[in-house]
Amino acid sequence: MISVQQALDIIDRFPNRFSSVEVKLQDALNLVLFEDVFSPINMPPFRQSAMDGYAIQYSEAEKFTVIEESKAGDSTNYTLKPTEAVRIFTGALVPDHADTVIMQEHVEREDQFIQIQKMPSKFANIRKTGEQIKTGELALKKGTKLNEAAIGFLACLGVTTVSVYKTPSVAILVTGNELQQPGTDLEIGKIYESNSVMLKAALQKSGIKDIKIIAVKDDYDATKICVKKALQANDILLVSGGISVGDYDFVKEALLENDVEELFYKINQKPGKPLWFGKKENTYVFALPGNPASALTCFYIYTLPLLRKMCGFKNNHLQKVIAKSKSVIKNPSQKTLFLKAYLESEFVEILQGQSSAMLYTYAMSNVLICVDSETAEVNIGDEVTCIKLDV
Ligand SMILES: Nc1nc2c(c(=O)[nH]1)N[C@H]1C(S)=C(S)[C@@H](COP(=O)(O)OP(=O)(O)OC[C@H]3O[C@@H](n4cnc5c(N)ncnc54)[C@H](O)[C@@H]3O)O[C@H]1N2
Ligand code: MOO
Repeated sequence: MISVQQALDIIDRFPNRFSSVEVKLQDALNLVLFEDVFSPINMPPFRQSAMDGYAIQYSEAEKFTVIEESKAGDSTNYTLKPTEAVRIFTGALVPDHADTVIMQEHVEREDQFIQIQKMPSKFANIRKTGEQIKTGELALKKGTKLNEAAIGFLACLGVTTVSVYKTPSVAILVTGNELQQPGTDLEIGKIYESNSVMLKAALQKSGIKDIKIIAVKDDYDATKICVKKALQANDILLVSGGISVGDYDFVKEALLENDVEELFYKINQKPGKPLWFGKKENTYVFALPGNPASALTCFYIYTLPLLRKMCGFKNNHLQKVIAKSKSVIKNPSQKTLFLKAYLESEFVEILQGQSSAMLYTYAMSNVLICVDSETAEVNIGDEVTCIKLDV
């Protein structure tokens, strides 16, 4: 049995290589750039008026003759003399001969003439060509997470596709004779299968879209075949259940039989002791304990960092905060504990119902308190590490 830190260190060695994919910019929200993006154009591409008003050559003159009009989208570059003005609108091309735009509020218009009420400083109200970015300059760095602003920025440069880290494809293999699909009356001895829906939701929250769910009975041959199938076309395989030591727990053998290399099995923790982690070529396998709360805790602590890293993210572990305990915690087990708890300002309270078979408490919690294996007791007011669950 290894420690939590040893398990995390092993997972942290992976992945050995990253994959990229070219996607349409409009499909790239929350994906991470695999390559630097350079601007294909100057932005703005031409000198633009920043105001509705009049373009002039800056001077001491008080009266100008309005000769032409330039509205957004027009392409004519008018020639103007020192006391001539071009009526102009926000976003329109400023004539090369003009160096200043006066806001229309600062002039009095009479027929073809404008009388200056307040002359702005020279060069006012003109956006310079390339003032935001010039052709060939770095627009966004490799590793940037594409939020809506980044997508808008690249779109304004005319970028239509981007190379991003490929989000992993994930197969969830649920094992167990007792599992029944929700939507039918429960038969005696059965429970509703919930781990696949829960894990799928957790994956979707992390931006994973390519998710397949496979269900198999507690049968060695069938499990072996399903593992083989799931390994073929996926970057991550999550198995639920069948990883403990019972006579009908076949997952470990089925994985080994499919040449998945075991990287660790069993962690000195509660819940989630029987977690198994392995790798076959570029596919990573987490055999999660079947107890629902164990499966979810193992997902948060071990699976999530690896899959976020594959997606190109930098900070891949759930955020930790220190809070004062409102509960007494006894830990005679010498295991690391992950306890469902509720954090409010700087205080955190353990919730009733810590069994790894119970999801009710999980649904009420917003953090996991992590008590390390060397800490035998936490008293009220002691500082504890909380792992925040809002991914
Ligand atoms: N003799 C021992 N028995 C057990 C040990 C041990 O060390 N020695 N470890 C216990 C611990 S800790 C855990 S955790 C479980 C893990 O067992 P498995 O991974 O083999 O999981 P199962 O036995 O298949 O299921 C456990 C539990 O979870 C329910 N389950 C399973 N899959 C689902 C699902 N998809 N949706 C909802 N619920 C599910 C299942 O019905 C069981 O109640 O082993 C202990 N035993
Ligand atoms: O580790 Mo098991 O996950 O405690 O129930």
